[in-house]
Amino acid sequence: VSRSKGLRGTESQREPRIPSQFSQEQRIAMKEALKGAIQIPTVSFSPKELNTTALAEFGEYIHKVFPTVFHTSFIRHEVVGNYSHLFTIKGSDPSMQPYMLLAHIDVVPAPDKGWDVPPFSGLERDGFIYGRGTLDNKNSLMAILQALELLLIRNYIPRRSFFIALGHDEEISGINGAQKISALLQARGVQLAFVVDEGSFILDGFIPYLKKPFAMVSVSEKGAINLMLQVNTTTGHSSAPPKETSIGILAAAVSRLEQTPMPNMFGSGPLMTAVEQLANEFPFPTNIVLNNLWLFRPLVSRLMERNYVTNSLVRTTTALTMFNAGVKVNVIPPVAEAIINFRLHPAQTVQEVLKLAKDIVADDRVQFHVLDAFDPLPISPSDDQALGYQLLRQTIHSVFPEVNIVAPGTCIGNTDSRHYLNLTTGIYRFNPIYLQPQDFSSIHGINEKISVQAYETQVKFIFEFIQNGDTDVEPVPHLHEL
Ligand SMILES: CCCCCCCCCCCCCCCCCC(=O)N[C@@H](Cc1ccccc1)C(=O)O
Ligand SMILES: [Zn+2]
Ligand SMILES: [Zn+2]
Repeated sequence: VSRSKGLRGTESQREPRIPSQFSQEQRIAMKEALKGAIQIPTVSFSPKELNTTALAEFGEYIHKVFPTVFHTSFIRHEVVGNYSHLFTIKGSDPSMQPYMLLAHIDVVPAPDKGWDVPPFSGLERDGFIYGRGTLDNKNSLMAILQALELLLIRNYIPRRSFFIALGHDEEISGINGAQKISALLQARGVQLAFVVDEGSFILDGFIPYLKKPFAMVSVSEKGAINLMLQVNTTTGHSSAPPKETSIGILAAAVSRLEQTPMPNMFGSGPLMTAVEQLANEFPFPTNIVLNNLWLFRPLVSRLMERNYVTNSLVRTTTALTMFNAGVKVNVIPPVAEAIINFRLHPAQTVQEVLKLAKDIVADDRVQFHVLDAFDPLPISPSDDQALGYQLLRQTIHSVFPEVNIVAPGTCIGNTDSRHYLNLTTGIYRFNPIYLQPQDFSSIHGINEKISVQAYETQVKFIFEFIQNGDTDVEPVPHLHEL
C-alpha cells in the first residue's frame, strides 16, 4: 500500500505561492481573449493548404493580448517555421532541468453546416464559448499564455526554466512547426525533464457503469499508417465490361479489411494499469471482475470491443477514409485508389500490421503503397519518480479535488508531442477539462464548445502547474507499509 506519493518541496527555499484567484475584470478579459482567438480562422486544410494569412494574424493577436509575456526580460520569443512560436522562460535556478508546454494554433476545417452558431464566431451562449478550436486546441494555447501573463503581472519569477511551443501545423503532421522547434532545441543541446501536450482529459461517461469521472494522462500514443491501395486494369467501353473492374476488385479488398478487425491486444500496457486502478470505482459485481483479470481477462477484453472508443484502445483500428475511381459514366475505370488509416495498438508495429493487412486482402492485383507510417510511441514513466506525471497528478488533485483517480492511458490520436522524442523520455498528454462522449464527437465535428467555467479552470490549472514546477526536490520515493 502506498503511504506517500507525489512531490515534496523544501519549505525554506520556496517562494510564497501566488494564489490562483482572478478578479472579475481578469475573468472577463480571459474569456474575451479566447473568443478573439477562435475568430481567427487558422485552418489547416491539407499539407499544401494552410491559411497563412490567419496564422500570421494569430501571431500579432497573441502579442496584443499578452503584452507582458512579450515584454519580460527573462522570456525569449522566437518564430519558427514562419508561423510557430517558441518561448523560452529562463528560471532563476539553472540546476533544475527545464520542461515544455505544448499547444497548437491550427484547427481543422469547419463548414457552417450543422453548427448552432458560426464556427469562427467565438459566440458565447448559455455559458459556453462556441467555435472550432475551443477544445482542440486554442483552449490550451490561450490558457498557457494567459496563465503566464497573469503570473508575470504578479511579479512571478520561475525557478525552473520552461519552454512553450506553439505549433502551426499539428493537424497536418507538425513537420514545419513542432519538428523544426524540436530540431532547434536539439541543436542547442536542450534536454527536457518532460513535455505536456493535448491528447487526454478528465473522462466522464466513457465507460459503462463507471459513475465518477477520472483523469487519464496519456503516457503513450498509438502509431499510424496511411496506406494507399491501388488497382490498375485495362480500360475500355462500358458496354462490354470485364467480369471485374478496378472498382470492384478494390471495393472487395477494402471491405475485407473493414470486416476483419485487427486482433484484440488487451492485456498489457497502460490500459491494464488504468483498469486495475479503476476497478474499485465500479459497483458490484464489475469490481470483482476487474480485480480478477487473471480469470476474467477474456470477458473484459470482449466487453471493451462493444464500444467504439474502448474498442480503439484494445486493437489497431482500420478506417477506410478515402476512395477515388472512375473518369466517365461509360468508361471502364483504369485505376481505383483507396486510403486506409490504421491506428496502431502499442503492442504492434508498422511491419506487423502491414503483413496482417496483406494477408487479409490476399489479392495480388491490389498494390500496397505506404504513404506514411510510424510505430506507436514509447511509454513514458508514470511511477513515483516520474516528475512530469507526478506534477500533473498533484495539480489535478489540487484543482479537481473531486477526482479520485489519475490513471495512465494511451492517446488514440496523434499529437505534436511525438516530435519531441529526441528531447525527453517523459511525454504526457493531458488537457485539464472534463470531457463527455458528446464533447469528444464535437472535436473535429460540429458545435465544438467549452464552458466559460471550464476555460477559467484550465487557466487556473496551468497557473498552479507552473508554480508546482518550481518544486526543488525530485519526487518522493514510493514508501510501502511494513
Ligand atoms: C480505461 C478506458 C478509458 C476510456 C478512454 C476514452 C478515450 C477518449 C479520449 C479522447 C481523447 C482523444 C484526443 C485525441 C487528440 C488527437 C489530436 C488529433 O486529432 N490529431 C490528429 C493529428 C494528425 C496526425 C497525422 C496526420 C494528420 C493529423 C490525428 O489525426 O490524430
Ligand atoms: Zn489538437
Ligand atoms: Zn485536432
